[in-house]
Amino acid sequence: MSHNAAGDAGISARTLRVKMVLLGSCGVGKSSLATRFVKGEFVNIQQTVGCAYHSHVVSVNGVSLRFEIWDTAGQEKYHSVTPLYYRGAHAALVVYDVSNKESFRRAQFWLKELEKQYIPDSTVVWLVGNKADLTHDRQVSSQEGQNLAEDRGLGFMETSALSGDHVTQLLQTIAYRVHELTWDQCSLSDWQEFHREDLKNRPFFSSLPSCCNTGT
Ligand SMILES: Nc1nc2c(ncn2[C@@H]2O[C@H](COP(=O)(O)OP(=O)(O)OP(=O)(O)O)[C@@H](O)[C@H]2O)c(=O)[nH]1
Repeated sequence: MSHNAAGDAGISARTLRVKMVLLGSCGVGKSSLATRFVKGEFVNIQQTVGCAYHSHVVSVNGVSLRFEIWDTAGQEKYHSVTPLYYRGAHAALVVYDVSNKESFRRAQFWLKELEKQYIPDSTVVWLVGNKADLTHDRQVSSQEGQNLAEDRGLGFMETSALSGDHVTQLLQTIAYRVHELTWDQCSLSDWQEFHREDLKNRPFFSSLPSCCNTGT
């Protein structure tokens, strides 16, 4: 499995579109993680208004997965619209800040919300403790994160968008899991090919198994 550093330039003939949503409280580092995924760098980012969109191609076992990343705003005033973004998602990252206990409590709220929508064994849901570099300010232990993820049957990883620690591994792990799930559900011949175009203007396929239902 490898990242395609060239992004769209290296897009292969067969590409699976993967809708991934980032959820979590204000300021936990969702946008910073998204920027790390896509550009491999850490930059100072403005607070998200509504939702931001990014895309990035990752290849797994010779198949390209085009991640369409929806970075939702953590501010309370946008919460009523957030379900619009995670509906039909193939992967969801519920992010909290390890130096902020309240953000960990909010992560549990987001997990409950997600559970109303996702189909077990069809959506890859990951609990992510970001800002792991803030070792002296830690309010949530790795064990607490791990326990919550285990209770809910989810994946778990701690990351630092600042240092880049475990960010690539996180995306690779998600890509691998999505590939594994979709591979189980339909054969490669069912996967729809698509050409480069502005996917933001296209409706997402919403029912699973998604790989059989792109409508492209
Ligand atoms: N120390 C540290 N700071 C981080 C990390 N990730 C993000 N930050 C900082 O945390 C603040 C919030 O980061 P954002 O990426 O904007 O957080 P967000 O979750 O997208 O916030 P909203 O847009 O309000 O939902 C910024 O000042 C970032 O520089 C990290 O891994 N470590």
